Amino acid sequence: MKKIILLGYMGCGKSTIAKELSKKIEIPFIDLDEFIEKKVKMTIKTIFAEKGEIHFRKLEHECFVELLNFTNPIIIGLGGGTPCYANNHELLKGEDVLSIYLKASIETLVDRLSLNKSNRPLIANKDDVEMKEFIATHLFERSYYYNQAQHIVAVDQKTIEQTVEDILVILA
Ligand SMILES: Nc1ncnc2c1ncn2[C@@H]1O[C@H](COP(=O)(O)OP(=O)(O)O)[C@@H](O)[C@H]1O
Ligand SMILES: O=C(O)C1=C[C@@H](OP(=O)(O)O)[C@@H](O)[C@H](O)C1
Ligand SMILES: [Mg+2]
Repeated sequence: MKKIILLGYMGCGKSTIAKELSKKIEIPFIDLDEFIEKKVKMTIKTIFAEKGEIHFRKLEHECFVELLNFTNPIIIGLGGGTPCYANNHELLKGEDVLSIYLKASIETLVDRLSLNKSNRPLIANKDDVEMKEFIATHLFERSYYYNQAQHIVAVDQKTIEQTVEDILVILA
């Protein structure tokens, strides 16, 4: 069984969808951010604030490789930036993984993130107007990496259940 990897911009639903998919197909889910937090006993917010983003990116890469070396089937929910650093995007193409980009529009991302930004250091201090501009540019820059995924699932206007169903079609 290949490892299932969910990727995409902050707020596209990686953590939420991975949790539901995990219940449905009874394969354990590991959220990369949570794995990092447990390993270093610090929150993502504190790692960024005290150690800086470059340190976080190194940890993120090491932990991603560690998860890929697990021998049991797992669903991995990446962080939004994971594919964009340390050549991690190359790891999305491996034969033993099935990578899925959860593709959301700027509008969907702004709607979801405006309610959930405090624990996301890259956007925590931005108001809605600044956030929209930031996401538009950032998503454009990151799209090259996200598009390295083996599959793309559009998530706009879909319920959690509908997105999970779309993923099940890919897995079938
Ligand atoms: N249809 C939907 N699919 C996924 N998430 C949704 C949906 N509608 C609202 N949300 C909310 O959007 C947020 C997505 O955040 P999260 O799953 O943490 O994304 P990510 O891990 O990609 O940053 C959650 O607060 C979730 O409850
Ligand atoms: O996009 C990014 O660079 C980040 C996304 C976050 O994960 P989510 O996409 O789950 O919010 C987390 O890894 C960190 O705040 C950096
Ligand atoms: Mg997440």
